[in-house]
Amino acid sequence: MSTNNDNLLAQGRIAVLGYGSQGRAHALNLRDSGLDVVVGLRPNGPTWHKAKAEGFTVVEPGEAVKGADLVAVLTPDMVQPTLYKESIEPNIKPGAALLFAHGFNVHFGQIVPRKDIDVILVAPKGPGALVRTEYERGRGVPSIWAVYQDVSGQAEARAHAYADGIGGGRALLIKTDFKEETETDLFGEQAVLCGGASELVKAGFETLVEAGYQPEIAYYEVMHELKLIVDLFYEGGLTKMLQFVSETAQYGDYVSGPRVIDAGVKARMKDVLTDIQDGTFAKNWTEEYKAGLPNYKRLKQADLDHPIEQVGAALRARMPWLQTGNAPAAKPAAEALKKVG
Ligand SMILES: NC(=O)C1=CN([C@@H]2O[C@H](COP(=O)(O)OP(=O)(O)OC[C@H]3O[C@@H](n4cnc5c(N)ncnc54)[C@H](OP(=O)(O)O)[C@@H]3O)[C@@H](O)[C@H]2O)C=CC1
Ligand SMILES: CC[C@](O)(C(C)=O)C(=O)O
Repeated sequence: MSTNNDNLLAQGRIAVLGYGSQGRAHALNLRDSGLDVVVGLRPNGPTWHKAKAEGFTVVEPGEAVKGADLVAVLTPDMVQPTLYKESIEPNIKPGAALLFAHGFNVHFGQIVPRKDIDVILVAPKGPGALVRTEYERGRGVPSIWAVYQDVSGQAEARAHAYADGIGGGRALLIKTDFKEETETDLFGEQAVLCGGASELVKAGFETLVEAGYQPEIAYYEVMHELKLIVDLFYEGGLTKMLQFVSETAQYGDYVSGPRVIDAGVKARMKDVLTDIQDGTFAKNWTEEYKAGLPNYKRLKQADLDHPIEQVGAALRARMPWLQTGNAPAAKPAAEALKKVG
């Protein structure tokens, strides 16, 4: 792995709070970049042992923060305000940097950072597993960065040094601010990437199965093949996708795509964006979390129970070359089919 002793952060210590999707990837990449990393976690939580097994010094968050020159807050967003109040605010050194991978809590006023520290953001545009695997391949995930508060005069340089340490600097860095990062990230994940794409796929699957087609074929059409199309988008945008699909598929795209994603969809996307911008989403999400996540749990279970998940698990078990992650045990497709409609 590369060492990077020219990195501005090389002389100091970085505390990474959280060892989940982003935390683990950042901690490993920063360490492999030659930087001194300590991991801060609640004792004996599920990831405490994992971080220890992967060779990190692991201490409670407050201990990790003491003496750190940069504190990266990489726990779930909803636990960050309490973590800040209890472990960061009383312990962070004056002049140190507080770093986020998402601006939610600072932008919506759930965390009001002390005035004597830098507050910066480095948000990789991809999940943590990709941040790690791209780094291991000698590449990086494009990342956006921002400065909210600069007391040291080095906040921008620190954000760049951190982005270099996790590999983002090998890819592409784009300047943003906390407001833009927060609002666009929430919009993307709600309207298009997670929410929009999931609903599109489920609706497509249900339409085919309810019309009497085999669920296995429906799965391949609307979920499996979506990856192949998205890979073409990723590599070369609409242009590359249109180069690779058939002329018939292109004609169908032009005439039928707008029948499905019509002006009403864009109007509702604007409603979603308004709720994000005016704080309605943040308020609802915070209240939901404080109430113990009743709707979140119910809606998540409905997705996990959707027939496409049962059919998909059965098919993926027959495609061992795919990484299946923690896919649930497969139910027979016939049983799954009964649930549709
Ligand atoms: N997921 C992603 O790919 C992306 C996430 N982000 C942002 O990065 C940040 C981290 O998100 P993500 O990586 O998904 O988070 P995760 O849900 O993966 O974080 C889990 C980690 O946080 C720890 N944790 C949970 N609760 C606490 C607590 N009360 N005190 C201390 N540690 C705790 C867990 O420890 P334990 O083992 O004890 O449970 C675990 O190590 C968020 O701000 C998110 O918006 C930005 C870009 C992409
Ligand atoms: C798309 C989801 C994401 O916004 C991401 C991986 O960037 C997230 O917060 O997990």
